[in-house]
Amino acid sequence: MAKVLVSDSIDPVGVEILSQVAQVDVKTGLSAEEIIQIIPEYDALMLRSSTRVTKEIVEAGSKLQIIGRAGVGVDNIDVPAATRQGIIVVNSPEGNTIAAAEHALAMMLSLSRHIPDANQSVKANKWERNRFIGTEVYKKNLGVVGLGKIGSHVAAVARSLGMKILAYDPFISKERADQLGCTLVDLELLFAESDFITLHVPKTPETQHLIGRETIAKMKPTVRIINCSRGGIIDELALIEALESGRIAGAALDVFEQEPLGESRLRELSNVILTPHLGASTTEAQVGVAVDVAEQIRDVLLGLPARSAVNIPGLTPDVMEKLRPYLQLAETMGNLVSQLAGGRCDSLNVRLQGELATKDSQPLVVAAIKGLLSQALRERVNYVNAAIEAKERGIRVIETRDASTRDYSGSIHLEANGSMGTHSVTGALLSTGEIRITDLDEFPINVPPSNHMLFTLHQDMPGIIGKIGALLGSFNVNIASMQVGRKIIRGDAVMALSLDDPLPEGLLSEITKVPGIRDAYTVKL
Ligand SMILES: NC(=O)c1ccc[n+]([C@@H]2O[C@H](COP(=O)([O-])OP(=O)(O)OC[C@H]3O[C@@H](n4cnc5c(N)ncnc54)[C@H](O)[C@@H]3O)[C@@H](O)[C@H]2O)c1
Ligand SMILES: O=C(O)[C@H](O)COP(=O)(O)O
Repeated sequence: MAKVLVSDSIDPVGVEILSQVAQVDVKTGLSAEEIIQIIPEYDALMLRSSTRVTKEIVEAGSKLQIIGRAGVGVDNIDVPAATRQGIIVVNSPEGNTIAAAEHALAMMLSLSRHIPDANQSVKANKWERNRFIGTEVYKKNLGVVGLGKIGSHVAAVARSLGMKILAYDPFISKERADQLGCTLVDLELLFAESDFITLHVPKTPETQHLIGRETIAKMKPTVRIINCSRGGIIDELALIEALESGRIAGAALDVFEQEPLGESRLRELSNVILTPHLGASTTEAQVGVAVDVAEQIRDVLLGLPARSAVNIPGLTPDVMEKLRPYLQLAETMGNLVSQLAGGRCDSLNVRLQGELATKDSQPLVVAAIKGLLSQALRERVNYVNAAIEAKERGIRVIETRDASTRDYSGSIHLEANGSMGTHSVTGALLSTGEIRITDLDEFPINVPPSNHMLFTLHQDMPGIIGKIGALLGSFNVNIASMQVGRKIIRGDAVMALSLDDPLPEGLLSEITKVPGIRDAYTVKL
């Protein structure tokens, strides 16, 4: 039975789902060293933001198939290291959107009305009505940095509070911003005009210290900054100085450069609200992310695809549904052409034809590469690492699309150059879903792939088929099916044979000695 390690606390419903297919061990609060010790025995790892999945952990996870982040941000996982190891990384892109947006809004309103301090004061038996004069958000400018899922919901609710939304997001169109009732501005204007600034961007090299000394200098002295995205997007030291000097009016932080927050002057400031990374901490969101991610782990352990893999670009559920039958075709053709070309290939041309000539079909290229590398890497190659492995081996992959080829509704043509020269194959699907090899080295054929195959390039002349049949018979190899393809009578031809048995040692060289045979290849599919 598969084993799953759950290293952060998740809703029990997640454990229930995982238990359908695996032994589940919930062990929270482990150190990196402790995880490295035990991870080799696990097939999957499920976590939230507390566990840091380092390169060392990934490399120690020799059986790991999948790492599931019960939440959005995967910045605590070394995704490139996982990708290199062929480990799928999944998250729950939408499971906690509303929770995080509502937390940011709660922070904004709490800041503007001093709710936490007023609460503490009353609980301390005081009645300080004059100390807690607030500001209204109505008709104020809210600067939203990052107009993605959370940012858009914050903007929508804030608009209904009567706020004007200035948004900055270089990857969002003006039309989308208009639809959301936001004014798309540059960062300079957002910093200069906003009364509240709320951050909803991922942590990337571009967003690291987006709010720092220089940018704070451009803001209004009355501005209040809310960060429920990621620690490190604000330079904490610069923020503390600005809050201490009164350069800005306040800040509300749910995320920190170091978590848990250690020694920090932030704790001493009265114009700051701090929460311990609670953005996603609602009952609804925790059920949502746990179900979302546990289901994906369960599916992957059952050999099914994951719906939100962050390291398999383009393989969304819709695309997957459409391409599913063709993925096996592309992989089989990749495997076939690599064996014909001699394994060590330096280039692979992938031509997607007919209805497959669309942008969405990119995963078929990955499937073809996976097939190409499967002889060398066996189960170590998968949809996650195929492209990287090809690049590292110096294989040049060239993709083309040709919508005009319509002999089948969709077909895949591959050409590979390897130690045995350049060879090409084309494959298509019948309406029944069966795979057909429809072309080999530009010779038309129509054969299903089978476990053991023999291909010959020979001179089209009487007697040659009989000789090959007799030779196979003398070695007790049974022929399941046979087909010949040629372009002109008595020119060159190819023969494709499906065999019930593997070719015994020495037989291939006997075949190549038959007069008229130019070349012969055995293939295992
Ligand atoms: N505090 C929490 O508990 C909590 C909960 C959920 C999500 N988050 C964090 O909130 C953030 C937003 O999550 P989301 O689900 O809305 O993500 P999202 O991907 O839907 O949105 C992110 C937006 O940021 C934009 N963006 C990227 N780089 C940018 C840049 N340099 N400048 C401006 N915009 C940029 C993207 O175009 C995108 O629209 C993430 O960092 C996520 O990890 C925190
Ligand atoms: O990226 C996220 O989903 C949030 O930061 C939530 O983190 P958590 O799952 O540790 O609460």
